Amino acid sequence: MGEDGDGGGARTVRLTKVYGDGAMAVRALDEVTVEFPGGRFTAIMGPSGAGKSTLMHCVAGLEDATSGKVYVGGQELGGLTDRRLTRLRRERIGFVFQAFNLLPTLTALDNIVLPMTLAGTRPDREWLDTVVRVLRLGERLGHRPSELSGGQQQRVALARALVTRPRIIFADEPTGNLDSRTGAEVLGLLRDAVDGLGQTVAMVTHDPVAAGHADAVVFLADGRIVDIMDAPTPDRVLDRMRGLGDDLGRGRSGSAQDEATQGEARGAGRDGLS
Ligand SMILES: Nc1ncnc2c1ncn2[C@@H]1O[C@H](COP(=O)(O)OP(=O)(O)OP(=O)(O)O)[C@@H](O)[C@H]1O
Repeated sequence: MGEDGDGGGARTVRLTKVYGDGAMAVRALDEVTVEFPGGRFTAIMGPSGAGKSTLMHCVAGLEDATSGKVYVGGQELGGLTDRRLTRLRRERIGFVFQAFNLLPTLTALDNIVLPMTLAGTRPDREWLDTVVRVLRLGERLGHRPSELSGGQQQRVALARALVTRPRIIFADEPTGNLDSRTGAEVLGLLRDAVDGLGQTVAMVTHDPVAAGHADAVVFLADGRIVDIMDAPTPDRVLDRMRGLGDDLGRGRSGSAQDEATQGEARGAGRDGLS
């Protein structure tokens, strides 16, 4: 659907990312070739340390690849100057990351419209109202991040990503801090963004129920793609993750998942790196 002939999606070709060097080198991504097709909702899953966040950061142009290529909407990121990369990120990409990256001195509303303020454009009032209503932020718009709960900060970050209607949204555990009802609404909003607006969503999650909202799930392990599942259901996703010997699907990311995995809970710690 894009004028770029690449459907507004993103893809990688033999993307490799190595952190550090010598004996300390960590191969976070090892020749990953994957597509996040335009107008589709793709979930990314895999054990802790599999490279999920690294993949998102590289595809979103926030980190350089060590080797290989990344294309967003047909544009190869490696060929861009910093300035053009910044512009592409601002104009085409919405981010919701685990660190919410909200500016502490701005109110929730100012944080939400910040991308537009930076770009010198104005938000579509009706869409802004819809996003604020669905994310139940109406009462909180005048508050600063420090006056908001983790879940509220998450919703502000999500609103900021949605409000510009970017072609592609990268979300790193967007429901991780939310209660199950708000989590389900957020997933519904991402689904609507895909179905109603033709946006592209790539979402890292540990939650099989969240992944069940996607059109496909990409499974990563040890920096490699090990499987791709179309039309995922929570049960099939959970089975596949168990097959990866994973510690996930168990108490990692909140109540939506607990509904699917009752009896499985056995908390798993984060390594705090992502
Ligand atoms: N900045 C960094 N410097 C060094 N190593 C890193 C860095 N970021 C990530 N890594 C390492 O790269 C590997 C992949 O990390 P990444 O955060 O992408 O995994 P993940 O699948 O997102 O994990 P999680 O589910 O725990 O968030 C891990 O071994 C991690 O320790």
